[in-house]
Amino acid sequence: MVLEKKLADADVSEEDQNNLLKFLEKKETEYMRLQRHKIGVEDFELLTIIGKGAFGEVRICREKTTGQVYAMKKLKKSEMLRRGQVEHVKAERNLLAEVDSNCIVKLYFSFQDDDFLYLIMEYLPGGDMMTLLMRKDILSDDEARFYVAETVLAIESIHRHNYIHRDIKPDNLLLDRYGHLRLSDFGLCKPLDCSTLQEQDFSGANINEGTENDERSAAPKRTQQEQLEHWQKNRRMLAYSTVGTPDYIAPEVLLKKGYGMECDWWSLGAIMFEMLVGYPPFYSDDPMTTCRKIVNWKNHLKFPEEANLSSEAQDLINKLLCNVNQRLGSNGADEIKAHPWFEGVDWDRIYQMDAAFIPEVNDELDTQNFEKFDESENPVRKPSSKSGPWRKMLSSKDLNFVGYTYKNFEIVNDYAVPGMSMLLSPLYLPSYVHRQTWYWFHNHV
Ligand SMILES: Nc1ncnc2c1ncn2[C@@H]1O[C@H](COP(=O)(O)OP(=O)(O)OP(=O)(O)O)[C@@H](O)[C@H]1O
Repeated sequence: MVLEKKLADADVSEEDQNNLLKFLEKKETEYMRLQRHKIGVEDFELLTIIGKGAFGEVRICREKTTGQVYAMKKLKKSEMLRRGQVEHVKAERNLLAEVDSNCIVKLYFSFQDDDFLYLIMEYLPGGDMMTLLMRKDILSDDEARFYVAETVLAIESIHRHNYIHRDIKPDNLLLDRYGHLRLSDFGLCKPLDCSTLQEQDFSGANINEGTENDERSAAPKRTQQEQLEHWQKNRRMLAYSTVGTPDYIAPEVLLKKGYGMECDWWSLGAIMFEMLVGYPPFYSDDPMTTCRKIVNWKNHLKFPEEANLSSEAQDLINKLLCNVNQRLGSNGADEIKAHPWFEGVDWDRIYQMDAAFIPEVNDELDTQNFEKFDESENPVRKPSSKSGPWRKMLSSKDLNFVGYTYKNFEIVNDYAVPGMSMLLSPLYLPSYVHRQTWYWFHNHV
C-alpha cells in the first residue's frame, strides 16, 4: 500500500509501477516460503568436505530450490553431550545469529535432526589461516600486519557483544574470496584438561624441570627451521584431534582461574608470533608440555634470532603474551590499535582495501584453498540406533537443544531474489525496470 501510494504520487510510468509491484510481490512470496518451510538437511545437495573438527565436519552444499552455495557445519549431538559442550554450541549459534559484522562469518540457518546439529553459513572460499600459514611458512611484516589488524577488528566486534571466544586460532580465521578475514567457530573450544595441574606445578623452576628438562635433554635445541618442520608435521593431526591444539590458549584459561576478554588478546599474540616466526611460541611435540610452557610463559617466550623480528613486533607480542593485568587490550582494542607496529594501518578502511593475498577462486564451488579430505576417512558415525547412554537424549525434540533452530531472513536480500540491500547496485537491476525508476524506488521505499 505504501508503495502504491508513493508510486501514484511520483512521476513513474504505469508500466514501471506494475513491474515494481510485481517485483515486491515476488520478494514477499520468497519471504513467506522461507517462513513456512521447515528447513532440513534434505533441502541441500551435499558437496565437497572442506574441514573436519572434533565434533563433525564442514562441507560445501547447494540449496536445492535456489541453487545457492553455502558451507554446512554438521555436529554430532551425542559428542556434544558427552563432552558437555551443549552450552558452547548454543553460544556459537547465538553469537553467529546476533552479531552482524563484516568480520564474522554469516549464519543463514541452523536446524537439527535426531543425531546432528547443522549450521548453514556463507561459504568462504579463501581457505583458513592455518592452511595459508602451512603453505607460506612465514609472512612478511606487512602481510602479518594486515591479518593481525583484521583479527583485532573481529575480536573487538565479538567483545562489543560481550562474547569471549577463548579459542582463537588460525583454523578459525577464514578468508573470503577477496582475502579478507572472518572469525568463525564460536564456543566449541576444547582446551586440554589442565585442571589437575596446579599453578605451582608450573611456576617453580624445580617442578618445571620435569617435562621441560626431559624435552631439553632428550633432544638438542632445534633451529628455527627444524622447529618449523616438526610443527608442520604435527599441525594437522593436532587440529583434527579430539583435544585440539592448546598452542593459542591463554594461561588463565588453561588454569581455569577465571578469565575475561583479555584471553583473546593473548591468542592474538600467539598467532602473530606464528605468522612471523613460523610456529607458535610455546610449541612442543607433546600438547601437555605446550600447556606447561604456556602457564610458565616467562621462562619460555623467546624470539629466535634467525626470525629477525622488528623491535616493534617483539614489543607488541611481549605486551600480548604477558600477565592479564598488564596485557594490552585490557582497556579495549584501541590500546592495541595505537601500538607503533600498526603505524599506517587505516582501521576504518582496511576491509575496503586490497588484502595481503588475493586467493585464487575460479568458481563458486572451488575448494582449492582447502586441504583435500577423504570422504570415507573417519566418517561422522551415526550413533548406534537404540542403545548407548546418550540415546534417550537424542531426539530432534531433545530439550538439550531446544531453540537451536534459526532462520536469517536477510537471506531474501542477500541471495534468493535481489532485494532492498542490493538496490544500490545497478548490477541487480531487473531488466524490466528502468534505471531511473529503480533509483526513485531506492530513495523512496
Ligand atoms: N563458513 C566456512 N567457509 C569455508 N570454510 C569453512 C567454513 N567454516 C568452517 N570451514 C572450514 O572447516 C574447518 C573446521 O571448521 P570449524 O573450526 O568451524 O569446525 P569445528 O568442528 O568446530 O572445529 P574445531 O575442532 O576447531 O572446533 C575450518 O578450519 C575451515 O577450514
